[in-house]
Amino acid sequence: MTLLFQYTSRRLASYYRCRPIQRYPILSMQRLYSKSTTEKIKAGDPSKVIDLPSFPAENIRNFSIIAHIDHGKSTLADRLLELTNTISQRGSNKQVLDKLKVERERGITVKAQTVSMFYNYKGKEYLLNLIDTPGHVDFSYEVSRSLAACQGTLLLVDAAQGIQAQTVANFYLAFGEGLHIIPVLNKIDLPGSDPERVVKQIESAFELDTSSILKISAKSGINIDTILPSVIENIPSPQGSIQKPFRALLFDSWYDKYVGVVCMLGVVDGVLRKGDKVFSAHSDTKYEITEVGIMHPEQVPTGYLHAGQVGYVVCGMKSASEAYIGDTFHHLNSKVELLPGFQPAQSMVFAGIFPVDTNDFRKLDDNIKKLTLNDASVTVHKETSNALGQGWRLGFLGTLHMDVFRQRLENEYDANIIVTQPTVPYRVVYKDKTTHIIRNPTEFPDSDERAFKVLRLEEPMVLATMIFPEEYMGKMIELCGGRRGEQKDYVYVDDKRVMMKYVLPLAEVVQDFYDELKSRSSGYATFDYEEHGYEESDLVKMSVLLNSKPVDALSVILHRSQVDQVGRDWVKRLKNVIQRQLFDVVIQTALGHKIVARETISALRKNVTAKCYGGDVSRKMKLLQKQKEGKKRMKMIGNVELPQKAFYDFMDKKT
Ligand SMILES: Nc1nc2c(ncn2[C@@H]2O[C@H](COP(=O)(O)OP(=O)(O)OP(=O)(O)O)[C@@H](O)[C@H]2O)c(=O)[nH]1
Repeated sequence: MTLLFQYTSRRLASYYRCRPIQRYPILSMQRLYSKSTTEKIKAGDPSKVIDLPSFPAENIRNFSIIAHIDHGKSTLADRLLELTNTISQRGSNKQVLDKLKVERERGITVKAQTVSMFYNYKGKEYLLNLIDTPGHVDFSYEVSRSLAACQGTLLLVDAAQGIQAQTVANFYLAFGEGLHIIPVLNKIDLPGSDPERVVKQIESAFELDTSSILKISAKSGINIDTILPSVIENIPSPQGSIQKPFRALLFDSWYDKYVGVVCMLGVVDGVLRKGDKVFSAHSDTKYEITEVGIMHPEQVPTGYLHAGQVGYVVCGMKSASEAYIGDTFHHLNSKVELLPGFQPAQSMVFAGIFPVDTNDFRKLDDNIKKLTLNDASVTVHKETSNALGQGWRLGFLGTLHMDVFRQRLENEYDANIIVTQPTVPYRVVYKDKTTHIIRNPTEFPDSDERAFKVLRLEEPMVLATMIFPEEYMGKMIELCGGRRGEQKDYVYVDDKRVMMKYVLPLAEVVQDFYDELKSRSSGYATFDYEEHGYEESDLVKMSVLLNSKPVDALSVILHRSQVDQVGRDWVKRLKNVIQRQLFDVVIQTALGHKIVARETISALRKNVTAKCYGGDVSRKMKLLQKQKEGKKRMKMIGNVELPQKAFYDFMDKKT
């Protein structure tokens, strides 16, 4: 079994293509924003003046694009922005809505983005709000909350690859929201595309009417002009009434260092104006709207938003945690029915983060605070480890989310960090029927006193969907069986490909499951999962001991069947990263008092000044000073010196 920190940057670099960072014409529009609204819009495009009141609800469409990773959502968004003159038509725009550096580097969408476009169809001016959504399973929370602000969606499918695991997952999210779904085949320009085969797949998997299916190439622009007419003809306009008291759904937010939190609202009823006092139903807090506008594609103040519109507000919120996703905003003293809202996002993976150099603690603390200001789905708790000093235990939506956070810390804040092995939220059910979620192996109830009170231990399960060519069936069954999976279902998507469903422990999925799936299927299998509750499991905590002293940062919760293999592997790898010392160092892995595996590093007597014979005192002093400096970066586990670097190498699998 592969060990610590499986989802490394190296792995993801091959998983997603890397795209160069580019400059985009829209970025220069920001410079225009010191003028009045109309002037700004005019300066962006002299032929266009936005007059928002002329957009009654029937001339508004709120829609999104959903698809499997890489099927072309962001590229299609670029073409639609060009077609509507929202950005200049240079044809060189690439994934304009992927604004984060990490999104551009990895070529993935992490954060959903909203953009308003204006489009003339059959002599009428329409306001079209497009929400670009991320494709990866970790960010499906972003997808579902974005869908709540839409009435319809374009289901984009790569005409060469056909439907994939996330096509299925996203279809059901949209279907569950009751949205109108327009199927669109993309990449018809590719020589390997087979639109007829993919149309049949869509019919049989989703029972969608494909008689007027759109066939496009987002990259080369083929049939792009068929998209917006279809959106207008088929997707219903928002139903709210401008006459009713104001209420709006808060469905996204981000942090801006100049104005604080910016919230995205979908206005359901009434009108919201700059200067209005609004009330958050979730926190019972009053806010004054200091700015309101639309994303076009950057923030353009409009002074108001009315029923059916989607736009941003600035209202003096200081932290992203104040902006509760799913909250209903309404006017003070007005009684409104609250909007359904969403379940809060749950952390699926926890990991400890520690500075490589302990002197960096304060700086890192500051940087983590800044990053979480913008991402309220990361949970943060301080923790102290005997081996790694002060750090944090962070909760993420998944391992990709964790790796994106790590990469942003490294890229944007130049942080040098150690990330411990990810752990999933295990559950302890006590005999008195109380429960406790374990986020850190140190909380495992293995002391005699606590173990006595435990009724059972449970682990989180997921329902995984995999789609692959039928010749890989045997290898996929072998992979899932080896990961303690239980097959639930399999069907043929067409005459060549199979969709298989398995219930698997989440802990097995956050290990190197995805790598294995790709390598055993020559890259053809795709994978998605959803939560599937908790199941009783034979869990144990494996500790690592150095000369009989436990190293807390290295303890790990495992299924009993994994212990022997992991235990043996760890002692071997640790032997490679720990330097020889002046005495024997015994490395052991253990379950309670029972030793699983053992390695010994034999003693070395090191005299750093041995070569400085004669009277060269200053050289001797320099060497001793250098050794003293080195010791500062050491941690003592009992009598064993352990440099942070050894942890870094071990966690990053450099051994
Ligand atoms: N040949 C061809 N390539 C396309 C087409 N549309 C998109 N691509 C390419 O497919 C790749 C993925 O496109 P994206 O627009 O980033 O896909 P996405 O669905 O937004 O990806 P995520 O944000 O990661 O979910 C890029 O290299 C695009 O240039 C198309 O119509 N034809």
